[in-house]
Amino acid sequence: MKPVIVVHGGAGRIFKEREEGCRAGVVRAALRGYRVLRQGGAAVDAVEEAVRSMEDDPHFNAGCGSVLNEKGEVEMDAIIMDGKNLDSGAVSAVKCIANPVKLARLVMEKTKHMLLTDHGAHLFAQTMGIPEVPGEKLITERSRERWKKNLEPDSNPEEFQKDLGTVGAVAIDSEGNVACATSTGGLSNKLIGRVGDTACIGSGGYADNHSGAASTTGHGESIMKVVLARLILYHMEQGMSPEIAADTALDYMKTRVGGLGGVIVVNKAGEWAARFSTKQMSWATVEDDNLHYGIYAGEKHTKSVDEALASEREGLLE
Ligand SMILES: CC(C)C[C@H](NC(=O)C[C@H](N)C(=O)O)C(=O)O
Repeated sequence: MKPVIVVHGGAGRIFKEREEGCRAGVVRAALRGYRVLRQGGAAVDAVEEAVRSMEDDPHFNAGCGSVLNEKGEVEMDAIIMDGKNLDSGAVSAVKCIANPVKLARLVMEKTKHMLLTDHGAHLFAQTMGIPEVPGEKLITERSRERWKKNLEPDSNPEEFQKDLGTVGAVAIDSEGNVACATSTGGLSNKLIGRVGDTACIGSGGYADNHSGAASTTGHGESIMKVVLARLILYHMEQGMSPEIAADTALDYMKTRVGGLGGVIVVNKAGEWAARFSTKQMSWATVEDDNLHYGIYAGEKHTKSVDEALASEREGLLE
């Protein structure tokens, strides 16, 4: 089986000044994930690696760079799923942790449970020896400015949720195992304790070797209503290609509940898609040692992996 990885860095509007950083961030994440696959690593390791890379990148709404809740704090959701045995792990409303996807992985592997939240997730992180980072370290200038602006009485709620940057990855490894991972700071100025689609199995992501894997981004409440990731897999089980399955599910979400979003998908044959009903979504994929990436509908750049790795080594992706 030829390994493939696809990553996204969030749907919605991406402001011009953030475009380059987003392109570089998704490309770097896809290359890091692909490196794991090329060395014979498992799909679940590759998606974790790719998502961690974007959690550490302040351009994205996950880990460092997460948007703030109504009280000006970071509260993050993350999920990871292994399509081999349908094992998954998730965390919701976690604070003061650099890599929520890593904690989700530990929930999957070290507990009998699938989702830990808030205080309990923290106690578990401590038990696992995950260092606590000061909340301030996850807050960027940009996210604080946004939060403040949104509090102004004449702020436009339409503008609230533009240019965020939830992250996710799907992969198939050389043994034909699929996996997905998704991580987010959620929606800007959300209520304390609000948990979105990302932590919810079937909504923020789903992976099953029998059909494929999907990771989603977009308006979480709409994604949860249609259980978007699982819906895409259902369409693939009925014979649709990843692209048609993604478009059909996104279209349903739009017409049925008025929700917009984006998805990345891989099927059990290694065919993939990156589709969105929003104006933009940053995405990147590596297959056959070729890198593809884009942000706008119809935009698709191609480079060889060796060329892309050389640019990264020279710091051209910074
Ligand atoms: C508003 C949308 C289009 C922006 C998108 N947000 C999410 O994916 C949020 C996540 N699904 C949730 O609801 O918690 C982003 O961050 O790029």
